[in-house]
Order: sequence, then structure tokens, then C-alpha cells
Amino acid sequence: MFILHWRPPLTTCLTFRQLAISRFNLGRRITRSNTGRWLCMSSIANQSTLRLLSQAEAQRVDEALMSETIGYSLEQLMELAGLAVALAAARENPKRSQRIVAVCGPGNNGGDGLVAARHICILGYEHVFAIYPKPGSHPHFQRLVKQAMSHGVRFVDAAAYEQTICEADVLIDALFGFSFRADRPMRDPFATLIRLMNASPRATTVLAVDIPSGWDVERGPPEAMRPAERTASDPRSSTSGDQRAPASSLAVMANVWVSLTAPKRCAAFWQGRAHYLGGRFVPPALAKSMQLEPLPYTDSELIVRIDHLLPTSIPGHQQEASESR
Ligand SMILES: NC(=O)C1=CN([C@@H]2O[C@H](COP(=O)(O)OP(=O)(O)OC[C@H]3O[C@@H](n4cnc5c(N)ncnc54)[C@H](OP(=O)(O)O)[C@@H]3O)[C@@H](O)[C@H]2O)[C@H](O)CC1
Ligand SMILES: [K+]
Repeated sequence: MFILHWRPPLTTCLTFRQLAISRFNLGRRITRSNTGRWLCMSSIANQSTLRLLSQAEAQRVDEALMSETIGYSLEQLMELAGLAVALAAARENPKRSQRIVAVCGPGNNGGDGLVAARHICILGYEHVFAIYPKPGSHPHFQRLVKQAMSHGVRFVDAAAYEQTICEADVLIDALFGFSFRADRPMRDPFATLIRLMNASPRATTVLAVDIPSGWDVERGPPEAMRPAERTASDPRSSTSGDQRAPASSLAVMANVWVSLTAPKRCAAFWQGRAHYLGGRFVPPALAKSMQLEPLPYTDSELIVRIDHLLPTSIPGHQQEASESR
């Protein structure tokens, strides 16, 4: 197993976690450089780590949840996912006067963001905004917008995106989840929104819904945020002979993460402030068949911190990743 450190060139060596802390706690902006590099250190895996899902496995779990056998609807899962995100946002940011902005994408990740924004209002936050530039075509997305507005979420016009993001205390990154195609360049307006989020001067929390937008579900952050040097033994290195087009170098720099259902393989790269698991709806038989047991929830909690349960390397990653594509 490996622990990753990012070393800024020609400056004091800080871990990525320290960078996140200084970037968000001291309110200073730190820009990652393409010349930055990751250093790998060996450590021993223990058995109490959670299993990380490949993209194909995440989609399989979703399909199973919505199969004839289990019978959930997408709308139900989205509601529970969004509720979990709202609870994590509230736990990390208890002050009700904070300005919270959900930045929502065109797919179900964006739907989770709309649900979360509504629940954040229901929890008593006074200033909740949503940015939703490309609403999904399914009627449920229209219902989610109406529900959110009824509870006080303010939808922002394109002309006010920049100012709204600039004034946010908390940003909810609900642009893309596990269906993001990291081999395609990021299109606008999403690219612009991600740049604005990363440059937001006030935001002390940037919360990624399911996956930080712009990350590859399996390979993690974009190449430009990865090491210039890799060791041959790093299972997260690009597979040799990978001919995919270079992806966008853009990704949201989140410091809080809510994985839904189960963490995905890219979670091995996480070095932020807090990582939660939400979406407490996996029936025991499915959890067993997908080797997700034991689910780490306790008592009546719908979210649970999993930072200490995350493996930092993924045995057999390369082989399974290429099989799943
Ligand atoms: N199991 C659960 O706990 C639940 C998870 N949910 C959430 O659903 C997402 C996955 O949702 P999905 O609709 O499959 O996909 P995404 O929202 O991740 O993204 C799809 C849209 O993204 C566009 N896309 C893809 N790649 C790019 C790119 N490089 N640039 C720009 N846009 C991109 C894609 O566009 P297309 O043109 O390809 O159609 C889609 O519009 C999961 O992560 C959870 O957050 C559910 O709520 C259910 C419960
Ligand atoms: K996201």
C-alpha cells in the first residue's frame, strides 16, 4: 500500500493534507503546479479497510438496487443520497448563516446536488443557492427544481455564477459522479464553473458528491495533478500502452467528500479534511455479494466518517480496470 505526498517544487515540503488544511483553513489559495510530483512510500495494508469499487462495479450496484429483485427507484436513491450529502454538509458547517452553493451537473450527480440543497434549506440554512446550467431532461429533474425552490433554494442566472461562487462559504460539487468520462475534455460551462470553484476565496468547505468532479472514477485526479515521476510499482500509474486521449486537466479541489453507497477506487487518492460514506440503503445480500461487508454505519446514523478505513492502494487495480473497460 502507498501513501501519497505532493511536493511543491523549490518550497518547503508539505503533504497534500497539509496543503488542503492551509488552503482552506488559512484562506490562502494554493495552486497545484504541473511540475509538482507525488512521492510514494510503502506501508502495510490492514484488513479493516473498505473495498473500493471500480466504475463497472459502481454501476452494477446501482443496477442491482434498482432491479426487480430489490426494487428501489432512482428517485428514492437520489433522495437518500442527497439527504446524506446535506447531513455531511451540516456536520462540517454548523453555522446556519453560511452561504451554501450547490453546483449541479446534467446527470444524477446533479440531481443529488438539488436534493441536498433542498435538505440543507430544511435543516435551517438561510442562504442556499443552486447553479444548474444544463438541467437533465427527465421530468424528475424538473420536480427536484420545483421542490428545491419551494423550500427556499435560490437558482442563479448565468450572469451571477461568478459572484455567487465567489461569495460562497460552502460549495457543493455535484457536477459529475461515477459516469464522468475522464478521457474527454471538460466542456463549458462546466470547465468555467470548476475554475471558479477552485478560485473561490471564501469557501472553507468544498464538498464533493460521490467523486470530485473531473476525477477518473478509477485513476483519480487528472494527469496534470499527478506526479511527473511514478514508480513502476504504483498500481495507480497509467497502464502502459494506454492510448486514451489526454483528459482535461481540470478537477474540483474538494476538501470534504461524501462517497455514496460505497467508495470508488479513486478514493485511494484522497488526502482531504473529511471523507464520509452516505447512502445507507444497500441490502445485506447485495452488500455480501459485492463484498461490501461490513458496512461501517453505527446506530441511527445515515452518514459515517471513513477516512481511517480507506486503503491507499488497490491490489490488482490495473488488471481489473482494463477488464472493466
Ligand atoms: N448509488 C447511489 O448511491 C446513487 C448515486 N447516484 C448519483 O448518480 C451519479 C451517477 O449519475 P449518472 O447520471 O450516471 O452520471 P453523472 O452525473 O456522473 O454524469 C453524467 C453526465 O456527465 C456528462 N459527462 C460525462 N463526461 C463528461 C465530460 N468529460 N465533460 C462534460 N460532460 C461529461 C454526461 O454527458 P454525455 O454527453 O456523456 O451524456 C452526462 O450528462 C453517482 O455518482 C451519484 O452521485 C444517484 O443519485 C442514485 C443513487
Ligand atoms: K461530484
